[in-house]
Amino acid sequence: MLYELLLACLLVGTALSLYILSTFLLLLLRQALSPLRHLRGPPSPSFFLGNLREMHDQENTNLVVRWEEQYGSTFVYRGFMGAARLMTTDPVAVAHILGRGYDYPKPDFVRDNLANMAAGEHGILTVEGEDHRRQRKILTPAFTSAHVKSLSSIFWAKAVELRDIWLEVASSRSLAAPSDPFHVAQTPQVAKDDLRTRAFARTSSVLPNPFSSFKPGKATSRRNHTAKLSGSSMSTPPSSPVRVDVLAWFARATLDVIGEAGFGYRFNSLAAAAQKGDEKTGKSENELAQAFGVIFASARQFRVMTILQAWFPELRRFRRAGTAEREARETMRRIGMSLIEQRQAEATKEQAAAAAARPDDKSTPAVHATAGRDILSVLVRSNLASVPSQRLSLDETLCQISTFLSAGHETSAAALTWTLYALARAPDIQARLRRELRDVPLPPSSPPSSPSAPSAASAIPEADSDTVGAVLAHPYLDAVVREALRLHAPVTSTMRVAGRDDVVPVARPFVDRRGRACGEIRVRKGDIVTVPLQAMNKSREVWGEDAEVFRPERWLEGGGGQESAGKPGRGQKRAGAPGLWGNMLTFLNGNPLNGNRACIGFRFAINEIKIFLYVLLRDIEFSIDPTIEIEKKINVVTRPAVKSEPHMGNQMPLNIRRVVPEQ
Ligand code: HEM
Repeated sequence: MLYELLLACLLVGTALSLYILSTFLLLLLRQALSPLRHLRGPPSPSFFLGNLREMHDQENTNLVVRWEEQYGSTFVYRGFMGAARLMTTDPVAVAHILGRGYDYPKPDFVRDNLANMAAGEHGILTVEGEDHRRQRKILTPAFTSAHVKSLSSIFWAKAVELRDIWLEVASSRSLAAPSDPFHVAQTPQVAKDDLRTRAFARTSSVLPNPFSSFKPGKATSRRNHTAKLSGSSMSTPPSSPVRVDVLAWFARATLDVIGEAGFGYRFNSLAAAAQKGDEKTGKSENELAQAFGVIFASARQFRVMTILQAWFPELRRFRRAGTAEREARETMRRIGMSLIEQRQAEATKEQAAAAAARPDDKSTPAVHATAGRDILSVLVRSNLASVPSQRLSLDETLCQISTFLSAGHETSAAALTWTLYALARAPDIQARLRRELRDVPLPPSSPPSSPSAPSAASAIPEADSDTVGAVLAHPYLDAVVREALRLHAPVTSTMRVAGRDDVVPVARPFVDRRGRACGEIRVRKGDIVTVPLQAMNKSREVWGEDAEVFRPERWLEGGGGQESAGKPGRGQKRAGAPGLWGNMLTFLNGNPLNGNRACIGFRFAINEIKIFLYVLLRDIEFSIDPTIEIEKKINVVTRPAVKSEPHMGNQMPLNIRRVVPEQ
């Protein structure tokens, strides 16, 4: 018996060693055969991790620009076990790679990672080839300009809710009082709770605690800072600025938005956070939000096994979900299924009603009908209207819900946060934008915006598309949003793998290790390619010497106005910069004929950001303590952290103060 056991162990051990050895040998072989071995690149500081550690901190060290200066726009860096990965900032090469999405799919380990991070195995973010083409076609009607505009009232209502919470916080006179909902008193029990909420803020990126960085002492000690703000044409009441973690609040606001606009589901996470006491334990969080928090947190935990699984796919068979994770997935499935069933019932009813109204008309009903406007409703209708062989399966539809959440929630929260950060650091620009936004006429039926009465929201009736239209088309707002998204892309880089041997054209010849000038990049099937989206957005060749400067005016220099925004402005050399929106890569780029992997939700995100900025900036002034150094931390999405407060996790402490217009 013992002998058999030992023999079995020996066999398993030998099989495992052979598997690991063969994978490693294959890697060495692939390295030896890949044409990338001829390219220049930085030295690798670690055998196992290559340059990955440096890459992780690239946003704070200007790494890609430094590498570019040293090795040209096309070079290699090292990944796990020293594997050479291509990095190029060459616009022609990038256009070639991104324009052939199905020839350059996402690497297997990236897809596995995305699937684990709640996007699911069958969601549009994860699938490739024909499945992707089919899914993209069915999802497209839900993301058209007209449909996204019809969701504006949801963005608007959430922006007003957040504005009112912040106005309340800003006008609070008793922040240090123990009874105040925003105060965390340091009794032993509360201190324990505080630790718990802070840990929650660090680990659960879906629902960070907006109060986690709130420090009454610090807020009051910084009272004088906002007085230094220059350039504001608004006279401010004598209230003190109050420090809030805008990232955490935006995470909640955008979660509420994507829940309602994405699949008609109310997370109510803003309201939950604003309620006294509940924020300490997180118990008031909605169960779906909690479930996502569990999945996100566990997917983002650093585990050696996760790295091994990326390398040795066979090990993924031994992946075991803990009880909390299993329960979370069951909750997601149960709620998701019920949302889909509701939508399907509505859509079938609509179809029947349409058929009854037009008994002779056998054609399928139009995608846009009267019922639910949320993306899931449109998707379900679009699915029903497709030929059966092209339809999404139930599992595929279910995965889209988690995809919307993982792709459309934290990206938008980060984008809004970085925009406010840029504006807080540029008070003149903020003041001009506020002035101009206050001049956007409100419809006669709207109550006047009254800063002294936060609840008097400057709400617009849903039907008032004029105001929404004016906000979305506002030239300076558009320029500010473009500039913020250019300099602070929430997704720093993306990765692809060559699906076949290829010759990639370049605009800028480069020199290889042997000193030869190369006018093209040769790649072999299986070679990994990294496209540094953020670095390309800041390219001096494209944007000029002030590429690193936040200067929204650059978008108006082509003559001003919406029609010129996004087109080359005077003095700008933007030709050749590939990008879906505004010649930048923030939302990627794609080609409908061969894999359009560009962000399908870009209009959703832009409208959401503009409406939030409009509502918030009219009544609130944002500033930042100049002694605070903000760093960028990359964990799929690029989020801020305070350099001197690493224990606080991701946060963006800004000071807020209510503003009133000059009389
Ligand atoms: C400022 C906010 C956003 C940014 C910066 C952003 C950026 C991106 C980027 C860079 C990609 C390509 C990823 C890759 O292939 O490597 C992407 C894909 C995607 N985004 Fe967004 N996104 C944002 C908001 C949204 C929103 C609000 C939604 C949905 C409501 C959304 C849905 C998606 C989906 C479904 C994909 C996958 C598209 C495909 O593969 O066909 N995104 N996004």
